[in-house]
Amino acid sequence: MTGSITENGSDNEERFVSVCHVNPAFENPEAIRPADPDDPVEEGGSTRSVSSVEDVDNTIQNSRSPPTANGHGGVDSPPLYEPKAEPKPAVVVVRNAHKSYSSGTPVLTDFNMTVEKGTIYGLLGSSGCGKTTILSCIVGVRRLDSGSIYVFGNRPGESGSGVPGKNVGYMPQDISLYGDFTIGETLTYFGSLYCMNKAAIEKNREWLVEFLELPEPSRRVGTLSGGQKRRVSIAVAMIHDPQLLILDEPTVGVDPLLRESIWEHLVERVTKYDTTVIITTHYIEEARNSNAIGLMRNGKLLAEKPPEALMREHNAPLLEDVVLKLCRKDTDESDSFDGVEMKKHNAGDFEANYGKPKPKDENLPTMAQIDSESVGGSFTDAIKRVLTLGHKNAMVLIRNYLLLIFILWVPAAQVLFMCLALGNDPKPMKFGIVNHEFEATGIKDCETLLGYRKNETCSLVGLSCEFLNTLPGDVVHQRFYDTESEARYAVQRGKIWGFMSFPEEFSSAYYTKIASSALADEETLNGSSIALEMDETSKQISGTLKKQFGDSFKDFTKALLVECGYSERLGELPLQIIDPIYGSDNTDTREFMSCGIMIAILFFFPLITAGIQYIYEKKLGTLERTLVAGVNTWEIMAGFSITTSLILFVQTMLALMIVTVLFQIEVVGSFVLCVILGILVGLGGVSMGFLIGSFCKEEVEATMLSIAMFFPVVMLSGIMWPLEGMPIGFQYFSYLLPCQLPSEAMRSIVSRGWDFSHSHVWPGFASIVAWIVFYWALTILLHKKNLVR
Ligand SMILES: Nc1ncnc2c1ncn2[C@@H]1O[C@H](COP(=O)(O)OP(=O)(O)OP(=O)(O)O)[C@@H](O)[C@H]1O
Repeated sequence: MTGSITENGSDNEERFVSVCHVNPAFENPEAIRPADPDDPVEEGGSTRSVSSVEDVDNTIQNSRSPPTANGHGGVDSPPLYEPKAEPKPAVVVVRNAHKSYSSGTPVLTDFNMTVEKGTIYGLLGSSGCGKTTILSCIVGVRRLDSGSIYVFGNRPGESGSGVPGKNVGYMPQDISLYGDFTIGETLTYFGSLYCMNKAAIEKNREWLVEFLELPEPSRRVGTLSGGQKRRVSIAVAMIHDPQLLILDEPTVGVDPLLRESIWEHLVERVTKYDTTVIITTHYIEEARNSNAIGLMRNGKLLAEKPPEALMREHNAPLLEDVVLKLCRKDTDESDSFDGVEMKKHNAGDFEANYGKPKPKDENLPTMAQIDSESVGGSFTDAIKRVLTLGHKNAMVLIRNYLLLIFILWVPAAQVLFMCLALGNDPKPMKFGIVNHEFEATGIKDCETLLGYRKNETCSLVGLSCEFLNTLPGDVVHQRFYDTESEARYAVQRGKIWGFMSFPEEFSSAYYTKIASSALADEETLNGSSIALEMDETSKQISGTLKKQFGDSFKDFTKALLVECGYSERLGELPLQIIDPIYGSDNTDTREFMSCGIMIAILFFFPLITAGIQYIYEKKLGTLERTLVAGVNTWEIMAGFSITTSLILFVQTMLALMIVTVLFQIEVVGSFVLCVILGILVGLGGVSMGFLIGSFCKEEVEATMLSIAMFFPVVMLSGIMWPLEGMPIGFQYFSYLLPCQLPSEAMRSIVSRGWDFSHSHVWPGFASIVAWIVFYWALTILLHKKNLVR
C-alpha cells in the first residue's frame, strides 16, 4: 500500500494512479483514464511522484532538496467543499497520548488530536508513524499507556460513548473478513451484530452493493480480488450508518472513479447527516477534500488544520508541499538536538485552535453527545449478538465440513485408540515349565499324562499337568524345558517372562498336604511346592502372571478336592472374596482408565481447537472488528460456547458409544448425567482455550502450551494410575486440577451407578463449573486490562 519514490513511473501503479489521475477527477471526471504504468508524469525533466507521505519522508531522508511543486503531477483542484469556519463540538479528542508496544519503542508520544463533529479528518503520516495505533485506541480495542481519549464525550468503552459499538464504523487496514462467507452473508452478519433489523440490513446492503460496485452478493469473499475485498470491508464499516466512521486506508487498490465516488459519498454523509469521518490515506492530494488534516510524524502530530489554511500558511499551491515543508522542519528541529529526537511535541497548531492542553479534562472542547437511544447496550441486544456469533461459528464450521467431521470424530477416535492400548490385561505371556514329574513317570508330555488320569478317579499321578491345564492358554503360553538352567537361560535371553518347576513327587506330596495338612512333614511340604523364578522388570506382566497362577491353582485344588471326595471349601483361603459390590471379578484396568481418558480428551481437544480458533480470528482481524462492533468478550465466548456445546454433545455421545459398545463397559448409572458431564468438561476446555488464545500470539504457542499441560494434568489426575499411588502432597494437589474430580464423578456414574447427589459425583460437576467461571473471569479481566497479546 506504500511505495518508494517512483523514478520510472512503473513501480507502484496504485499510488501512481492516485497522483496522476485521481485529483483531476474531483474537478473533471472526464479527465480520468485507467492507470498506465508506461505513462509517467514529467517532473522537471525526470519522471517521479512524491504524492504519499512516505515519499515525502523518503525525499527528506534521501535528499534535502525539495522537489518542485509544479512537478508533482498533482492538480491544483479545489476541494469538494470549503472548510467551515465555526468551531464545532468535538467528537474525538486525544490529549497527551503516549503508547508503546512490548518492544518498548514509543509509537505515540504526547499526541494530541481533535476531530470536530460533522467533518472529515484526514490523518496523514508515513508508514509506521502510529496512525493505526491511534485509531485502534480511539475505537477502544487498544489502550493508551498515558493520556486520554474522549469519543462523544466519554472514554472509549465507557457506557454512553457507543464506542466500541453502534456509533462507530471501523474499517481496519487489513481486510479482516471471513473468506468462506459470501458478500451478502458478511454484511448481514455485521449488520446483525449491530442489532439492525432484517429490513434495514437488506436496504443498506442493496445500497452498498450498488454504491461500492461490489460483485454479486452470492460471491464468496475469499474469491474476490484485493480491491473488491477492500470495498466489502468499507461496506461493512458503513452497514449500520454510524455517526463516527473510521476508515484506515480505504482507497488503497480502489479504482479512481470509485475512489472519487467514495469521497463524494463521505462528503455527502458529513454534510447531510453530520457524520464524522476519520480517514487515513497515503495519497496526500486526496486528503485535500478533508475539513481538517492531521499530519503525523514519529508518533506526534505536526499540524492540525484545514488543508486550505495549511496551504495558505505555508504559501504552497499543493498539500504535498506543505507536508514536505512540515516534515523537513520537523527533521531539522530534531537534528538540532544532536540527532536525538528529543524535541517536545510542537502543539502550536493544536493550541492555537483549542488552547493549551492540560492533563486535566477541563480544557476539552465542547463535546458532541450521542443519542443514547442508539447505543445497543440492553440485555436483549446482548442475547441477539450471542446468537449471531453462534450462527456465524456454525456457518464457519459447516462451510468447512471436512474439518467439522474431523472435529466430531477425533475425541471418539482418541478414546478408541487409548482404550485399545491402555488398561487391558497383558496377554499372551510366554512362561517356562520345568516338570520333574515327567522323569518320575517316564512320560514326557502332559497330554499323555492327562490321558491316563482320565481313566482313574482321584489319581495321584500328573497333578502338575492338571494344574497347568487350568491355566488359560490365551493368557499363558507354556514352553517346556528339561532343566532349570535351560529355562533360566531362556529368561536371560528374553524369550520367556519366567518359569515354574514342579518337584518329582509333586502329585503325591500335594495330595498328602491337602488331605492331611496337619500331618505333613517337611519333605511333603517341599515336594508339594512349585518354584517360580521370574523376570520382575514389568510389574504389570509379573503381577498378572502371579494372579493368574494363584487363581488357577485355587481352581485346580478345588477340583482335586471334589474328585477325591473332600469339600471344595478346603481349598479356599480363610479370606472369602464374595461377589463384588461394584464392578466384576474380571474388571480390567481399562474400565478404570476409560472414564478418565474420556474426560481428559473431552477437555483437551476443545481446549486446543478453541485456542487455535481464537488466535486465528485475532490474526484475521475479525475479532477486532467484532469487538469494535460493541461485542463484549463474554458475548464472544458465549457465542462460541453455543456452537461448541452442540459439537461436544455429539463428541461425548460418540466417545461413550465407543466405550460401551466396542469395549463392553456398562454404564451402570445415568447415561444422561455422563453426557452432561462430558459437555461441561468440554466447555471447561473451551474456556481455558480462550484464556490461552488471549495471551498467545501464534497458534503454535497455544498448541505447545496445551501439549505441555496435557501430560501433567492427565498423570496427576488419577486417570492412568490411582491417586493413592502418588505422594500424599500430590494427592491433595490433584484436587485442584480440572480433570480430577470430573474423572472420579464419571467413573462413579459409569461403574458404580451413583447418582448426582453422591459425594463422589456432584463435586465433579461443581468443580468443572467453578473452573469455567474462573477461566471466563480471567479472560474477561485480561481483555478489560488490555493484556491480550
Ligand atoms: N501489535 C504490535 N506489537 C508491536 N509493535 C507494533 C504493533 N502494532 C504496531 N506496531 C509498531 O508500531 C508502529 C506504528 O504502527 P502503526 O500500525 O500504528 O503504523 P501506521 O502509521 O498505521 O503504519 P501504516 O501506514 O504502514 O499502516 C510500527 O513501528 C509498528 O511496527
